[in-house]
Amino acid sequence: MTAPAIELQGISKAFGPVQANKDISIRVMPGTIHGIIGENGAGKSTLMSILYGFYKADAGEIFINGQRTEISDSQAAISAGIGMVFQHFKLVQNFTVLENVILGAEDGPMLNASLARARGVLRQLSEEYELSVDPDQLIENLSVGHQQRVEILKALYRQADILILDEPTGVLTPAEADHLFRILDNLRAEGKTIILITHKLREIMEITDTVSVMRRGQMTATVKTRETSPEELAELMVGRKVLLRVDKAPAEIGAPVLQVEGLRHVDSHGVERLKGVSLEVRAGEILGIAGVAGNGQSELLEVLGGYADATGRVLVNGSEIDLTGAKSDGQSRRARGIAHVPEDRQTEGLIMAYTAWENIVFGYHRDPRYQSGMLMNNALIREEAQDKMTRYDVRPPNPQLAARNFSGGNQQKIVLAREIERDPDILLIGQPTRGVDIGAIEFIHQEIVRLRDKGKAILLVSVELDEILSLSDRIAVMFDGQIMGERLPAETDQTELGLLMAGVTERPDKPLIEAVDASLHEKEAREAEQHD
Ligand SMILES: Nc1ncnc2c1ncn2[C@@H]1O[C@H](COP(=O)(O)OP(=O)(O)OP(=O)(O)O)[C@@H](O)[C@H]1O
Repeated sequence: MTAPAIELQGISKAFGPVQANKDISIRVMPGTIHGIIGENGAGKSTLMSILYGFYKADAGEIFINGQRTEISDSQAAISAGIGMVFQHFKLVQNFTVLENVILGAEDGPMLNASLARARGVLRQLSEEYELSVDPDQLIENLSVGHQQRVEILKALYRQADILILDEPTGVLTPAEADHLFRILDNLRAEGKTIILITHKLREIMEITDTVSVMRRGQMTATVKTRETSPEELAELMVGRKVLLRVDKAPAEIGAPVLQVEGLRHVDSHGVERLKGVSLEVRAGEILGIAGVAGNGQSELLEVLGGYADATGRVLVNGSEIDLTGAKSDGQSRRARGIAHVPEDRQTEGLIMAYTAWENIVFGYHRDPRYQSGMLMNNALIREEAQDKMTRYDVRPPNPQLAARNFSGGNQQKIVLAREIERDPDILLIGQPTRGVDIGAIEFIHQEIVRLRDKGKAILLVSVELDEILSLSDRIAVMFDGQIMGERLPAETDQTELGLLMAGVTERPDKPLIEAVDASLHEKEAREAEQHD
């Protein structure tokens, strides 16, 4: 009988009082794609970090191809044939693809001979698995989807037989996600073993052979994918039935609250990121901006939220706001009724070393309610933080814990609780449910709709087309710093939006992925030219 590619036996790991993994056993057969799902904080990342040598388990054993293996650091993981593709890529931005791939894999300096050899291997791998990346491009000029392929190449170059992917499609267009799945399919056909962590049940159903479910630190079920359904998986994960679509009444739309005209922004490298964006969001309306990361949506939110300068005009409730200089800051925007959930919770949404209660008041601490003479009324702030954490089901609901010690999805809930609960006139919200489990997504979507139904204006930026289609009252698609078009959700579909997101405005007569790739390569070349 074939030995499992990976077998974990009795793995446990605690962080202080939190038992992140409890006596976990799992077998992953070679040449299969094994999905792992579970609520936020269930312990998925911890388990993968143990397998990759970032954490040492308190108890338990790891077997690779039947051999008991100690994985004390990531070097040992690589030697055991394990490669990991992280959510936050670990690439050196101002190095080329080729340099990144061989960085750390070669002993000694990068000699011309090793570069030439690596180039050959890279080309071969790239062709074999349809990865199609140019070895001489700088990483900073590549789209996120292409950067992810570099991460995969890096693992393959190090001869990984086992690949772990943590939420890999969060940053991709539908066509790119399909392409990634084709790559994974090819890898499986070559006998590679893949562990896929995702919150998206559609992906689990589409690509995996087997799926394991984690709950509160334990592995609670392992089922064959073809013998289960998204509904059953949702219930196994959350322990109750989950509404897999958004329930909302038709919008009652009022006057314009946010008006944006001809917004332009140039980044610190001289690249124009917003190229004359105009849009309007009215009271009681959710305007969804669909787009792949890196096409100006982040800059749009930053400019509107007061974190970046721009030219053009922005009106809030009919009066113009300053886009440059001292009045362009988050504090003054909050005073105008604008709340902002930034796309990147770790660098912009939270101060990771601060506690949850400090983070929940962050930006609103000057509110007179929190002042008590010369001092801050910390008892009140903590009490409110506790209350919000309970409402948003942040786990563990401990306001004293530092933000960095929460799992990704729970960090997101902390930022959302802070901004939504302020009851703003305008909510700017970037990737609200990135990394969030389906039970929590259901709740977050309800809260966004509740705010809309109170007559607030919501500007939603998301790369999740399901989310855009189900939440938005109107959809604008952004590509390369411009709005490519506006659509009503009932009059469009994933394919049309996906093409617009890649800058393709007409249905092409060649295969979709070729049209998308060609458009993305053109954009990369334009940016490389502007880059100083
Ligand atoms: N370094 C740490 N210190 C303290 N607690 C931690 C640390 N890392 C993780 N935890 C806790 O361990 C538990 C499991 O976290 P983990 O990140 O593994 O969850 P996850 O299933 O990957 O969640 P998500 O889907 O939100 O990414 C959580 O309760 C988390 O708060």
